[in-house]
Amino acid sequence: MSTTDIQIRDVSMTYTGKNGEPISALQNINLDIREGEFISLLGPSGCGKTTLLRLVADLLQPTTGNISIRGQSPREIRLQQKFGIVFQNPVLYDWRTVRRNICLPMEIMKIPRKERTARINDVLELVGLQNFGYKYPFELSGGMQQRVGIARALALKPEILLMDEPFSALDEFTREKLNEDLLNIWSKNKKTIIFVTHNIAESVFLSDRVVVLSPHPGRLSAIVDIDLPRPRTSELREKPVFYEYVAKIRKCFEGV
Ligand SMILES: Nc1ncnc2c1ncn2[C@@H]1O[C@H](COP(=O)(O)OP(=O)(O)OP(=O)(O)O)[C@@H](O)[C@H]1O
Repeated sequence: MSTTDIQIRDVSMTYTGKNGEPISALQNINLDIREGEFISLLGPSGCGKTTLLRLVADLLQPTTGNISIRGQSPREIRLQQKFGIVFQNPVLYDWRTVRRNICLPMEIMKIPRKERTARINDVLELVGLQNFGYKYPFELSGGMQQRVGIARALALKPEILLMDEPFSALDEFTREKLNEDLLNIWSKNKKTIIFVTHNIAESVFLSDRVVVLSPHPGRLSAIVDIDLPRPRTSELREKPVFYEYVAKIRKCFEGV
């Protein structure tokens, strides 16, 4: 039985709108995430997925409630640099090569040069870009740029990977390929991953559990265990059991 990694207790988040009006983004979220688990936050636009991810990452503070990560606060975990964060848009510096883009956060963290070089080589291989280290971002496809974003996050050896719709700007083929690649990477180091998506099939394919959020305000409406064998490959997408999970989760949104 694996231990609880992230404990979210009675978390609510209310933003203040332009005219001072309260905007309730999340209400009473309770969730335990296990160490090494791959969990997806799924829901329609505006249901608070990004807000929840940002609360875990200590980029926002909850209005009420508490988040505890391995017995520590999100701030303590952030200050220990245990988070790796991958956004929808990887934001690469055009004037830096792939290698130097991956290197930048490590330079900021003052990781010694030799160690940086070793880590860059490792992560480039992990994401399948070993031959592209000396290219510039404009020479890469969107999928390759997203791989660089993932490599950059992994180079910091995070214990918890937070991914906010990392593949949503990509075409279906590239997204499916990167889904498989991500599972491969995860299977090698089994870090806890929280993955935000509004794509049901993607959440089923990747996750151990799918957390379904309903909007206005965001509430936890279901948690679905995805009891499908691993390793998962693209053939899984053709199987009836896969469609059954997709249908089951789609049902959670009926009437929402
Ligand atoms: N800084 C902010 N100020 C005011 N309201 C905000 C702010 N950020 C988010 N919101 C509101 O909070 C709610 C949840 O937003 P959030 O971005 O977390 O949703 P989401 O599920 O990630 O949406 P999407 O899938 O479109 O990214 C929305 O109603 C949004 O308008």
